[in-house]
Amino acid sequence: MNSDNRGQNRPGQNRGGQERGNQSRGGQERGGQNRPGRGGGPRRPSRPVRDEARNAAYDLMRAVDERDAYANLLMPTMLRQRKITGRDAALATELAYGTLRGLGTYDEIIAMCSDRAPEDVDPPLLDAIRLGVHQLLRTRIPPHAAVSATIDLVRLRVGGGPARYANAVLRKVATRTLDEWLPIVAPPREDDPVGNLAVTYSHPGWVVGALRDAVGGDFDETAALLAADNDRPRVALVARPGRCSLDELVAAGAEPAAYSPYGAYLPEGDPGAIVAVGEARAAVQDEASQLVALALTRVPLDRDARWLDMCAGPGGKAGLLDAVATQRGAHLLGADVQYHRARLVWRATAEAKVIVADGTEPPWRPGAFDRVMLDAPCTGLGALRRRPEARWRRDPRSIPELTALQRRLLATALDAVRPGGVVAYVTCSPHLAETRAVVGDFTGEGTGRAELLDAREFLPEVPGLGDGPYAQFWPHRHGTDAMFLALLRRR
Ligand SMILES: C[S@@+](CC[C@H](N)C(=O)[O-])C[C@H]1O[C@@H](n2cnc3c(N)ncnc32)[C@H](O)[C@@H]1O
Repeated sequence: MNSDNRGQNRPGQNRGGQERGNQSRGGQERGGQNRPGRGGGPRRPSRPVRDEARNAAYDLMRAVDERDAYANLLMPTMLRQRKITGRDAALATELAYGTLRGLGTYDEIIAMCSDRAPEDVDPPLLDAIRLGVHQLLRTRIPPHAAVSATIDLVRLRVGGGPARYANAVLRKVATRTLDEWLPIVAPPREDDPVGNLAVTYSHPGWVVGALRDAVGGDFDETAALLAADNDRPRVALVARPGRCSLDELVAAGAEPAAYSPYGAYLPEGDPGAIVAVGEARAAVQDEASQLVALALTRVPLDRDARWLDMCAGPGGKAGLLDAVATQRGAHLLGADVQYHRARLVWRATAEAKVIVADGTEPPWRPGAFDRVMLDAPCTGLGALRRRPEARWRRDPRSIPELTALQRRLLATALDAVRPGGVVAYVTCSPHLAETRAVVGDFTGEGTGRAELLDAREFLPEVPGLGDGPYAQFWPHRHGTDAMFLALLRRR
């Protein structure tokens, strides 16, 4: 109650006229139900309208906050269960994903428009306000509709008192465009370049710093990368060779990819509805994921019979490696430490043997394989486009533990491959601590365990992979995840 009063008294205070004007517009939207009280007294609020798309977006945000739900997994289920389809489904998805991505920026703006810091606002109310801010600043929804729909949502889901606070905040937010807000809420680039990019592109500061280091320190390029993280990725498909042709995917509506000989992009529609995808002859797979797997298969070897994918779940790369191995008469072993992920590898492959195994305590004998894929567990900072909430979940304190695991796994990967054989070390993170620093421990002067190949030579169709000998993909350059590849030949 207290907080409602404070909210009511703040941002709207100086703009009473504007508020009344907007209220009456809101009333018109709902068919003029918002009639003045007897004798021209205060207006009685109309009954709030329940909007299924906004309710779904709101419920998704609450599930992300309360249950650590993965937005991209829960949203399709929620839409199906609620029978929300077509434009409403697209709106719910855009509102939820866009708000989750943008909330770093939105919270700074909300802080300017309220007497309470966002962390002091009740989380359910804050999520509803964030949804409203997203509609106001990043969609073409008319401002009066964005405000009135959000107020209805708050009245229905949070309460009448909080609705007054939300109304006051949103009306203040609506006084400026996003481009007008950014110079007000972001620290000046000259004083605090990382802070400026963090607020402008809605990423945690430590992520901005790590990505800036990974692109080589250039702030304009960092900005382009952060902007690309805020775009929804296109749906990329792979036609697993020998099992599906690119022509079959094109006939199903896809367009051939720029780089991967087996890749295609689906401009619209449900990839699950494509027959080849349903039969696991094709799959949804980022183009860089396809290419790093292909690079491993392209390194010439004198003997080439046994392949290992030692962190294979859920099976994207294993599905492609298995298809290529089968064409060549080689055999793939897929392993994952988690049983349910190993099952997914089994589903994604046709010929591979799949086991549940801890790659740090491997059951296979040393030197047993000619090619080894190590797609290591990592922070996932290269795939932030895919999981709208992921950037807020990652914790820099997890990095030492992850990099220790990555080193243990790379050591056993090099044990697993025979002398002269090749290991692909892959991360879907460009973080230098997870990429160059890990590989450097095994290839640096005096360590002697492996020779570092120039990975770019095995991806001749892809420009802009960096100065080598690693290959680094980027969302802003290649339209792919920021996938890192090092190719190590065991001495
Ligand atoms: C980045 S994902 C691999 C993605 C997979 N290669 C693909 O393309 O679909 C990392 C995987 O490593 C597995 N993993 C983590 N620690 C492991 C360990 N010690 N041994 C084997 N697998 C492990 C995780 O369960 C997870 O499935």
